[in-house]
Amino acid sequence: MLRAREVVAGYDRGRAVLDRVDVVVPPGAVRGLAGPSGCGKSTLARVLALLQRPWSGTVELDGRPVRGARYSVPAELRTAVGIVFQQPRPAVDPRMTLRQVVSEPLRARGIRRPWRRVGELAELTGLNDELLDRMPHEVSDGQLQRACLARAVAPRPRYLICDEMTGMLDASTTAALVRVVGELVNEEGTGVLAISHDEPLLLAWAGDDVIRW
Ligand SMILES: Nc1ncnc2c1ncn2[C@@H]1O[C@H](COP(=O)(O)OP(=O)(O)OP(=O)(O)O)[C@@H](O)[C@H]1O
Repeated sequence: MLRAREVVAGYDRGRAVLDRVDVVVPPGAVRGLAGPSGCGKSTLARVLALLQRPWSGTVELDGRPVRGARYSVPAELRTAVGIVFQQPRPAVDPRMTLRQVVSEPLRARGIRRPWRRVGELAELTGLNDELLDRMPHEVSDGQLQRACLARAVAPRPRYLICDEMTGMLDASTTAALVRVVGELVNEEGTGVLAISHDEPLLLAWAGDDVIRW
């Protein structure tokens, strides 16, 4: 499981956003997280994705405490947790094609010709060859978010954090991406933390397994 244990984190010293937070994300299931704006959900997402170092407390990955954040975390642990943000545009390099966006984490792991995996990911997320060859400014937010999801799951992370992943998408793209994540949970045993304001969506995604702050 992926666990935040007694996590204290924030930005301005003396004012913690997360104060001794304990959250568990089990493998092979979707756990929801809901709460008012500004309560710290995205901060928790970044801490669990090993992007932000907590002031105190630990993140545990399958029982192993992880020290540090970003590049101070060993590569095999860093790629164990994927994250998809609400807004895809600031999350991609505007000079890359979608194909380059999706293959980036595979190349970073030394895979020089990742095309077969990119093809699988494109099929999984509903991107075709023509879309993969476009630049971010030539696709819709929904198409770009499909690429961001494909990129997040490319290295087969054991856990995936979806931070308002569908917050700016239409109903049919939302349903498609939720279905993709469901397949990863059922077929690859991925553990998912789904953060959303959208109660009906959380119900469909996580049933009654929703943490409410
Ligand atoms: N980079 C930052 N620097 C300083 N303060 C920040 C930063 N990011 C977030 N905060 C503050 O931390 C608090 C929690 O923000 P966070 O984004 O984690 O909340 P949230 O629950 O995800 O909100 P929302 O539902 O609106 O996305 C807020 O008061 C916010 O202003």
